[in-house]
Amino acid sequence: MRSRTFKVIVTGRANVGKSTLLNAVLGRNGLVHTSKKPGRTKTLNFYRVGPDPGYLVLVDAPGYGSRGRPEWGELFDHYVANRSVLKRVYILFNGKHGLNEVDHIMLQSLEEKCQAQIDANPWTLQAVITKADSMEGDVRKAIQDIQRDIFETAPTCLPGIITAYSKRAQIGIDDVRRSMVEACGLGRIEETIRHS
Ligand SMILES: Nc1nc2c(ncn2[C@@H]2O[C@H](COP(=O)(O)OP(=O)(O)OP(=O)(O)O)[C@@H](O)[C@H]2O)c(=O)[nH]1
Ligand SMILES: [Mg+2]
Repeated sequence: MRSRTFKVIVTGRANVGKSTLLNAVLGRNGLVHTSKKPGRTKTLNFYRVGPDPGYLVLVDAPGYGSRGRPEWGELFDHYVANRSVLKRVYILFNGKHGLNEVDHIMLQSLEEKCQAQIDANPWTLQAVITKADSMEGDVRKAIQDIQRDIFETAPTCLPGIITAYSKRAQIGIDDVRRSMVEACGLGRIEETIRHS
């Protein structure tokens, strides 16, 4: 019997699309509350996947940055530093806006935490570029620029998975599911995530 439950955390600026992505990954619209107004998610919320007690827990974090909730940082630091079951942190960036100053600070700080834990509790850092459907102009170049920015700020961060989840387009959701399963070494629960 599997004795451990694995966790992945989704973080990023307020309004970047964290809760929307988790809804999409879980295949359940409305399970995770989303909002047009930044600051909708106010605490860490946990979503268990798989038969009891659950193999994988998806954690939706409050957004950071302007009009987000700065005070959640401490809670998050504690969480990342103390849970041996943490397997991957997803940091989301809005494809239309790219990385701002706070994004750079957060990404750099997560990279440092990730490196500091590499021997004790190894977890990986994965970028996600959201709202690809709302990008305009030379999208390919804009994505390349964001990927370069991510790499230059955090060389060990896995390159951004491109996602969109709106009426207009749904992109990259399966890639995120696969990535979560792979991060935790749980090959057989992919179907569980899809149907939970
Ligand atoms: N066009 C488009 N809109 C999106 C996408 N993902 C999220 N949104 C919209 O962006 C807004 C914010 O989405 P949320 O998922 O609530 O964002 P969040 O990061 O959880 O926000 P906080 O909890 O406030 O930090 C909502 O109006 C979503 O419908 C996307 O891929 N494309
Ligand atoms: Mg949210």
